[in-house]
Amino acid sequence: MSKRDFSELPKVLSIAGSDPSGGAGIQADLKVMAQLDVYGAAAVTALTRQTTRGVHHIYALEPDWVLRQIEEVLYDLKPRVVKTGMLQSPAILQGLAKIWRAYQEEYRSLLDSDCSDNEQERRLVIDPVMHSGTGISLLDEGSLRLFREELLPLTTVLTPNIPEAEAFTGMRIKNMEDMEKAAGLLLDCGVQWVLLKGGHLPGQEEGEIVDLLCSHDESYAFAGPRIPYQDPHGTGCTLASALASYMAQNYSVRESAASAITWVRRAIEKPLQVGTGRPVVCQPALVK
Ligand SMILES: Nc1ncnc2c1ncn2[C@@H]1O[C@H](COP(=O)(O)OP(=O)(O)O)[C@@H](O)[C@H]1O
Ligand SMILES: Cc1ncc(COP(=O)(O)OP(=O)(O)O)c(N)n1
Repeated sequence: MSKRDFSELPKVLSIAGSDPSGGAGIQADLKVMAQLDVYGAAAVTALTRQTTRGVHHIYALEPDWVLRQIEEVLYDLKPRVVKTGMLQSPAILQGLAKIWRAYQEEYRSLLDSDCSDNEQERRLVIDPVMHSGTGISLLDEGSLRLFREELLPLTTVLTPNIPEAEAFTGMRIKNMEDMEKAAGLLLDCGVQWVLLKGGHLPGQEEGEIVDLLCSHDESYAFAGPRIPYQDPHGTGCTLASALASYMAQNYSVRESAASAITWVRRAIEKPLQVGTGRPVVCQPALVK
């Protein structure tokens, strides 16, 4: 049997809620990371009672306790990429921003000056989860302003879906032109890259689906055929985790987004009926 040096495996920390049905949240994130050959760690922000039929209840964890988990694991593992999902409360959002600023600062000063740029940079992928697919709110009221002011300026890649981009920008997004405008407004909030997912664009039940990736200097449209499907669970978590995993392997943001989108679309083609409700996408062994 060949031996691999697993201590060299790139590390990603997921900060997200728990979905006991395994289709979304930290459970999905860790499955994706394992499939994409990165070491996945997870700090839990909230426990949901959730099945493939929807979210039934949210048990919020004590914010200080959540923040201690994040801080302790960050400084122990020093993950190359941190990916966030359900952040749940204003206290967690605010605390995470503070921890991330300090981590970036300390990490920069610890590194030898001859380290490569890629090694120096620690990256934050934010999937701004606001609602579950069945419409239950996964972010406390009052968090939106804090999210915009505290966390967006620290974000390497933001991965909103259409309703999330609408909530941040206050504009209605009905077509590609609106998507470009909304992405511009999000970049103006200090985000380095926006990956605006087109799954929820109205009037596109058939035909193409487009995800838009933009920075201040670059813009790419990832178009593909819309797969007729029964609204599978976990697409957003799966995409953001795949993106974070590729970035941890030092692919560029553009390459990472392209690979992650291809990966999630393949998963959407083969959703799995694991329960009595929505099928799930996060069965990565089917994707390989
Ligand atoms: N019907 C579909 N066919 C192909 N790809 C899809 C479909 N629905 C969503 N996707 C892809 O899944 C990813 C998640 O998109 P979206 O459903 O918009 O986000 P979210 O799960 O956060 O609501 C995106 O890459 C999007 O292009
Ligand atoms: C704990 C938890 N986190 C996130 C979600 C949302 O999952 P997502 O993949 O964005 O979308 P849906 O599958 O819910 O449409 C969740 N449900 N639970």
